[in-house]
Amino acid sequence: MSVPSITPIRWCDDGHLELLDQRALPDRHLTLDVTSADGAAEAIRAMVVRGAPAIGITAAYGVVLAALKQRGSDWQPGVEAAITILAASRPTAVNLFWALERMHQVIAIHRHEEVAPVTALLEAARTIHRQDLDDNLTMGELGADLISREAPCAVMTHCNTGALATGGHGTALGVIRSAWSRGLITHVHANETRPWLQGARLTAWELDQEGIPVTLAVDSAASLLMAQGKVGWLIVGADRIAANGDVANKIGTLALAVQARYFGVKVMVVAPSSTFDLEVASGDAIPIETRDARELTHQGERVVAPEKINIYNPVFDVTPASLIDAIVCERGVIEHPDHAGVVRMIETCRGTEVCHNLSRTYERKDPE
Ligand SMILES: CSC[C@H]1O[C@H](OP(=O)(O)O)[C@H](O)[C@@H]1O
Repeated sequence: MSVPSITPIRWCDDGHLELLDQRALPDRHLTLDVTSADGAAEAIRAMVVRGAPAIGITAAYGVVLAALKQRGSDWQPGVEAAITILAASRPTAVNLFWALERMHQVIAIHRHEEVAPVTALLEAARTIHRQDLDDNLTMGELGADLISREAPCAVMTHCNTGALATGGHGTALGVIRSAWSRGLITHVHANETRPWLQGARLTAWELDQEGIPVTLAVDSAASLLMAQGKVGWLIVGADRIAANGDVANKIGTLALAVQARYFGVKVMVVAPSSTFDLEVASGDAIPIETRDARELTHQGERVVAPEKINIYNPVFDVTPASLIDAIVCERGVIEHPDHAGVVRMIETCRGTEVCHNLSRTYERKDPE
């Protein structure tokens, strides 16, 4: 499986982070050099980089940037402060808190050292980055195996879950890439994914770059495509999966899952184990980010709605486990997910490593 050359996150040998500015895609290919944890947090907040795994990877490198700036033996408060700043950058994707906890574990191991453990922190960040790509390639095959159970079909995806949202290959889009390479899918229907247009600007761009047949449609056309029998699978990513299998994902996923159930379309969620949060019993407790009203009142500089009206702009919603046919993670597939299936899978994924409360340490207690 060839991995496309899209690299949204690159650690540079001179000690800075280079981010592909996803706000400029598809027509402009701009990069942003980040040299501080504050800069990394702002890049996440402003969606220069976005996508649950990519946010965690960026935050991990942000901790390295903080460590590089520490001088002398009293380095730990400065690095811990950076972790707190990074944890406040976005509230829903639990991968952010999972990655920060992994970095904190490195700090704890080296806490008695005279200087900040830059080398160890950089290795930890690089491992998180590399492991995400490896996991995506594994999930790509596991998800494609599910699709292979029946004749090749067209699939639908929402938002962007590709190389731009991860360490490479992608989660849901990684399954689509793998299934396409095995001749298991015939076409991809990409929803534009308002208001930030991740589907139009990012997913359509990724698939077009690789010659995978894609049709872009407005979000509200999804049910018509399903009604016409043009979709075999709805394949989406996740930002946080609760202990009972409820899935927080880009706004619109819940409606798509309801429609899919009505029209007999199967629903697959694809996410690494770092997306699971066993400390959250159900989707009700997942913090849902709301973003700037300007995302609805403006398109670029053009005003497209009265600027003073009330705006509701939640950018995630929660799909109940009962509407999901399969959750694919790097160690296996949870079919017809429920609490027992999730816990069994995550215990397997994480072995003895006590990770369940990973997201709790740094998660902002007052979600938006
Ligand atoms: C594999 S990315 C998971 C998830 O992240 C996206 O959200 P955003 O673009 O706001 O960061 C979207 O919900 C994807 O499904």
